[in-house]
Amino acid sequence: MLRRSIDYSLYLVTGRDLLPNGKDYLESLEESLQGGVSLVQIREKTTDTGEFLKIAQQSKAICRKYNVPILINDRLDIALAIGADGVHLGQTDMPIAVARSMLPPNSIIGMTCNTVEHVRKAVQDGADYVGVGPVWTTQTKKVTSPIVGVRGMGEMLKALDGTNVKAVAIAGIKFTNVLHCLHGCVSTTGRSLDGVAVVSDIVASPDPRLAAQRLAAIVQAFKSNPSHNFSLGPTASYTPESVKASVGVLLPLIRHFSPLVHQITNNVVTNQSANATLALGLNANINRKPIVFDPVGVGATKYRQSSANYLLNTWQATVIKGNAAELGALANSLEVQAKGVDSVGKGFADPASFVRNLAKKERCVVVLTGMTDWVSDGTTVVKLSNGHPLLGEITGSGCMVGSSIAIFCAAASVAEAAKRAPDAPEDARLVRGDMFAAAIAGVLAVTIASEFAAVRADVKGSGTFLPALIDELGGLTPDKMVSAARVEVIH
Ligand SMILES: Nc1ncnc2c1ncn2[C@@H]1O[C@H](COP(=O)(O)OP(=O)(O)O)[C@@H](O)[C@H]1O
Ligand SMILES: Cc1ncsc1CCOP(=O)(O)O
Repeated sequence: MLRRSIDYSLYLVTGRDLLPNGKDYLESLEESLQGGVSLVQIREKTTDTGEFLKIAQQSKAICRKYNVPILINDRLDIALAIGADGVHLGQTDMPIAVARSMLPPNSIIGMTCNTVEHVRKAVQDGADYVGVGPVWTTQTKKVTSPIVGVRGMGEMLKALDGTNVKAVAIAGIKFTNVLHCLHGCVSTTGRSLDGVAVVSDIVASPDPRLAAQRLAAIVQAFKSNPSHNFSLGPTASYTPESVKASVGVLLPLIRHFSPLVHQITNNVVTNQSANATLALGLNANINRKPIVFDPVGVGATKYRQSSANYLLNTWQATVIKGNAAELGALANSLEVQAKGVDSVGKGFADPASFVRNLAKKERCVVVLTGMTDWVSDGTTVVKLSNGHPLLGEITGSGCMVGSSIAIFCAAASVAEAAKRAPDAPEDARLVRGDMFAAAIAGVLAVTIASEFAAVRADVKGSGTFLPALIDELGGLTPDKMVSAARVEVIH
């Protein structure tokens, strides 16, 4: 019997009812194996035993040809009859211990898990792997449990720490979102997925070989070099000097590339705005473009909170930027209070830990604005001490910082794309370029310009400060930014 080192990377769950018109099931299965499917589960929910047995036998012969293990959904009798490599069980199927006692030694047993408790129980019961989800909605199965979402997956993966139990995500995973899935489904302790389980994106394709090939390429790229939170990664040693140098490099790139930034602002709670954000965010993820998310006044109403959560589950933000009240609400922290869209009080007792933890959890760069700005990629924290009190006296200074971050992220990403060879191998970076440095540069542009504006002779107060600020933003140079930047790095 095949076994122990199972490759969970691209786990095909069959679904004969989804085959395109005229496509033969066995032909489709074989092509998907040629494309890189690494594990197969035969799932037949309504087929009679005799027919199920025949299909399982034929499927096994093809899987053996490609040396790929075969599991049977739910039916131990079929698994035993064909000598499958194991079974996949649901929460209401046979208990793992009973299945284990009936199957040959070393059989693989997987369990569907929809909650952290399910995962803990599966580990305790001796599962080899867990199928966690639903990550997204799916047309393939009537799922009765709530959508876990990419952002809920980290807690489930964390429950696997210290065990050898493997994990695959399931539901709604496609070529267009698989990288988002892999990037987002990582626990704060760094545990990532071992693979993805897919039905329709492969089975419903007229070209299952190609469908499997492009999914497998992304999974392999991610597994060989898991993506970091859009920075250069934990091994990059950011220093105040290196951060300032990156800022100096980024400013001319904006002028050189004039990247296009699509901005959706204000009225974030109107349907139109929310739908546009949703659609553009998805396209941005598919095209590896940065997304800057500014959850204005997110704590103010339940609707804003649920909209923000929905958006963050639908696409992966590159940078989340907010004041203390906004980010506190997003992190479900009660430490900071809001007044309308403004933050009140002293802010977080330990802002460095707060931004680091939120960045780790959301798998992106986090910018916490205020008198002092804090930026983290989940590993390094940068404290920025530029700015002027007049920024707090004009409306929209936070929005200006958001726009500035977006333009720097766009420039960094476009510049990286320009450097990339057309035949460069697939990589697993959802956005290319150092988005941590770009977010820092975005904050510094506004806060440094505010310092130059505030001391101008023509500035008498907040009214005259605003146009001066715009002028100073236009007049920024790398030298001005680098010499004025007040940057501390906290590792
Ligand atoms: N009193 C201040 N001193 C220095 N900089 C400030 C001050 N108030 C705000 N800023 C700067 O203005 C920008 C907007 O921050 P903030 O006021 O927190 O945003 P929001 O308008 O979203 O609440 C930040 O980059 C911050 O550094
Ligand atoms: C079998 C199964 N279990 C939970 S969701 C699902 C179907 C996933 O199908 P698809 O990959 O087409 O969304």
